Formats: sequence, C-alpha cells, structure tokens
Amino acid sequence: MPPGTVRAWVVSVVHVVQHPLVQAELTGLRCRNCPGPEFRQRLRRIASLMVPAVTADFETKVVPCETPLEMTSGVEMTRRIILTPILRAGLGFLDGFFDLLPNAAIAHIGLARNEETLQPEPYYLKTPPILADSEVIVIDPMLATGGSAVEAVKRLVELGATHIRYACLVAAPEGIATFEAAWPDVPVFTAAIDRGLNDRGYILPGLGDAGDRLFGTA
Ligand SMILES: O=P(O)(O)OC[C@H]1O[C@H](OP(=O)(O)OP(=O)(O)O)[C@H](O)[C@@H]1O
Ligand SMILES: O=c1cc[nH]c(=O)[nH]1
Ligand SMILES: [Mg+2]
Repeated sequence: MPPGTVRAWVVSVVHVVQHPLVQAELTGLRCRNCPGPEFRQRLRRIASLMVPAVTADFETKVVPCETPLEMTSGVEMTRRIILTPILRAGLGFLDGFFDLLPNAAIAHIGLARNEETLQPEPYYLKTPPILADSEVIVIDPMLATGGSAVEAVKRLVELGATHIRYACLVAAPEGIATFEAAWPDVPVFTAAIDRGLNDRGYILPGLGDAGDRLFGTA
C-alpha cells in the first residue's frame, strides 16, 4: 500500500492526505478561536491542497499543442468533472476545488442532518446532466455517521454516475465503516481520521459544526 493510505476494516482503501501543509492548515482550523474569515480561508486552501491527491489517477488524453515556436503535444482531461458539494458545509470546500478545476460543472445536493435522528433530510438537488463517464467528486468537510455521504452518492448513482469519489476534511471511523459498507467501490479521501463520535453525532476531537462556523449560524 502506498504511504498515506489506511486499510479500513471493511474492504476498500481510504486515502489520508498527509501533506504537512494540509495538516498545518487543519490544526489551525480545529482551534476554537479560529475566526470565521480565517476558517473559510484555511478550508479553501486545504481543499486546493487536496486536489492533486484526489485527482491523481484521472485519465488524460494526448492532444496537439502549438507553442509560439513549433508544434508539440500535451494532455487534457479525458472526462468531464462534476464537483458535488453537500450543502451547506460542502460549499466551504468548493472554491478550493474549483480554483484548480475551473472547467468542472457543479451539482448541488442539499442535505440537513436531523439533530435527533442524525438522519440526512434532503432539501435540494440541482445537477448538470451526469454522463456515465463523468468524474464526480462529492465534497463535504465532515464525514460523521456517514449518512449524508451515503445518501449523496445514492442520489448521484440514481442520476447515472458511475465514476464517483468522495473527499472530506475530517472523518470518523464510524462514518468510514458505514460509507464503505454502502459504497465499497467509491474511494474516500480525507485529511484526518479522528477518534470517534460523541452521543450527539459530533466528531471528536473534530472541529465543531463546520456549517455553523462557516456561515456564522451558531
Ligand atoms: O456523516 P453525517 O452524520 O451525515 O454528518 C455529516 C454532515 O453533517 C454536516 O452537515 P449538516 O447536516 O449539519 O448541514 P450543514 O452543512 O447545513 O450545517 C456536515 O457538513 C455533513 O454534511
Ligand atoms: O462533527 C461534526 C459532525 C457533523 N457535522 C459537523 O459539522 N461536525
Ligand atoms: Mg451543520
């Protein structure tokens, strides 16, 4: 197994992005005193720093290219990329991905976790046409129980997606296990696997409520 990957206890592999810049940004984000503007900037930078790892195996095709001096060849991405933030907190991850993947289309999926049942409640869905060969990247900073991620992938599969990957910032072991049981073929990329969940479904040590910290709703 390459460095930075962890064999989760079910079947597939979770990629932990261990780059020092990612880990240092994450530490700053976790701090309770990190103010909103800094939280948003750090999240955006981490998202960009994670893009190379998340897209490392994307297919390219050879294309001709004319420099000011002569003809040569280069590459371009073979497949259309669709970034799929899970609202709301996924929006905090979106710009950092969009900065490096400016030709991506965006699918928005609105899911709110019910505070009592911890089940995701769908409230919005707007996607571009999803072709079977589109590369779909689901983004959300937090993988807690895994319910929201499982539901988002289900929606995308129903719409025809076949190449899906999931990227988050902080994952709980419980969420990874649930996600992998539901979608064993969907690779997971995260910057950290934390200790576990508290009795309200929050990740420990985590970073608190990502949506509230991003949008000042606490
Ligand atoms: O793995 P889970 O247990 O499903 O929890 C994770 C979800 O919870 C948070 O969203 P939330 O529902 O709080 O909505 P918000 O982003 O609007 O705050 C987070 O952004 C994830 O989408
Ligand atoms: O710790 C958690 C769990 C779910 N959603 C969050 O924003 N944080
Ligand atoms: Mg929230």
